[in-house]
Amino acid sequence: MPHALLIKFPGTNCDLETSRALEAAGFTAEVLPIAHLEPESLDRAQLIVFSGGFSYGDYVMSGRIAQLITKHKLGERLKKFVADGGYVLGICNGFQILTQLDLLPRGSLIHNDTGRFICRWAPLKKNGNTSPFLKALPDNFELPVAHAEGRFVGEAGDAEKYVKDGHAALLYGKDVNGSSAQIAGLQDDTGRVFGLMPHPERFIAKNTHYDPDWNGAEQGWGYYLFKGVAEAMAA
Ligand SMILES: NC(=O)CC[C@H](N)C(=O)O
Repeated sequence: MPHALLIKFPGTNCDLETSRALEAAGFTAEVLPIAHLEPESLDRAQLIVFSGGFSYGDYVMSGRIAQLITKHKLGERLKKFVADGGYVLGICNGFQILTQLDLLPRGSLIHNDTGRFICRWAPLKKNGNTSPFLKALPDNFELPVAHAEGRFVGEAGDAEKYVKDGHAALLYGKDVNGSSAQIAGLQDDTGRVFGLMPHPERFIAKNTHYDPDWNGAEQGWGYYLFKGVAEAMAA
């Protein structure tokens, strides 16, 4: 079974739900508090996960302190992990951390255009079919979002470029937070590093859908994200 390492910072609060989702999809999962993280910790994992939450209280900007500490502790080890074939997933606050760790195409997640925390279900659509994290999902699906700083912005023209070249593997089906080009998720050149603002771990069991009669699939859509990457690893 592939092993997932979930790095937990003070204020991370989606790690247990995410590890349960990973276990349901065929991973062994381990939550590792940042204080115990060593470069060697990565040796036992095939997937590193930065879960959602409010690391260090979102002070300075979401994910900033978590990124600085991760960089300080791991140096280039995380890049080597990816170069050696490893997978990295950042969900919500984890996506905010990943964009700052320099593992994804350049850009930032800033305050939603409404200036408010958004907690709702969002329609999503795949942009192409290159992401191993999305390969088991249909072209259109939905997941919950819950964030204050989820609006993706880049240098002029970058967002449109990422949509065209496939780095923006996941888009909102309609405007949710003011994200440029409605970008909801980004991948690196290999596809093994993926960050997204929506929360797949919050829609594993189908009865957690807001419509009690929902019957879109056997499991909630989030399940298929974790399942897809487990299958991609096994292939
Ligand atoms: N659910 C989350 O991970 C939230 C991320 C971050 N704390 C924000 O509000 O933008």
